[in-house]
Amino acid sequence: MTKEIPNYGKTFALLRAGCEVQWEEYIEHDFVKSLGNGTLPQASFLHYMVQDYVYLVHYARAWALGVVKAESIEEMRLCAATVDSLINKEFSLHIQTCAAQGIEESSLYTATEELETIAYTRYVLDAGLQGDFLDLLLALAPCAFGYGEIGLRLKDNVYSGHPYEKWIKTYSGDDFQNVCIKVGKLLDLAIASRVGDTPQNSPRWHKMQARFTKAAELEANFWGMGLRAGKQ
Ligand SMILES: Cc1ncc(C[n+]2csc(CCO)c2C)c(N)n1
Repeated sequence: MTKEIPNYGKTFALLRAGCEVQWEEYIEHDFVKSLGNGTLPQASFLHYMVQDYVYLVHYARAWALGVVKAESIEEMRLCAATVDSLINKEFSLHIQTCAAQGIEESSLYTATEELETIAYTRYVLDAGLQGDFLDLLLALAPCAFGYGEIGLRLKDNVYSGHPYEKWIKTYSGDDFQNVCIKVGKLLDLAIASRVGDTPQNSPRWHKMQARFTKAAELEANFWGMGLRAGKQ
């Protein structure tokens, strides 16, 4: 298993190092470990997938808020493209997985939200409503980077007939890894143009790190919701 830290840019490296404990609780969660070795109960996975669909709906709304809060045409374009790709492409893993279990997309959209889903998605949206483009981006970023790192760690675990092969291949694949690299570049540029080349020396850094760390904690909490479902 590769434990190398992926290169998603300079800011990712700084932020990740600034919350190592919370980051490990996110990417090395028992949900992730059991998904990786194929022992995760199917009920847990399905419950997580339904909630994750709801999560993605709000996540797309948050990227749409990025269009509103952007301060350059490049930032606007990247946010608009992400909204398009989330709404029109990224749901396919969830739709297919749930359809195979007899759950239709219309019922995914109206699924009752778990508290963990509400907490995480509304935290991200509020970061953008209350703050500026950077606040929003820092709350959005752990979602992409964490899944990218998890995908790379789990990809060698896949064996023939692995129950979660599709999930692992989605997040370890080139398409998704390129999304992480693109988000990393957007974050580096957005930070450099607002707080300079040594953001860790900015008076804003503490709050910036706190945004990122909180989103990582909310990711770990989201996995916990999935595990709990399998035990009910
Ligand atoms: C709770 C939760 N966190 C992260 C992801 C991963 N993810 C969601 S959208 C997207 C594309 C990035 O713009 C990625 C990587 C997820 N599915 N669910």
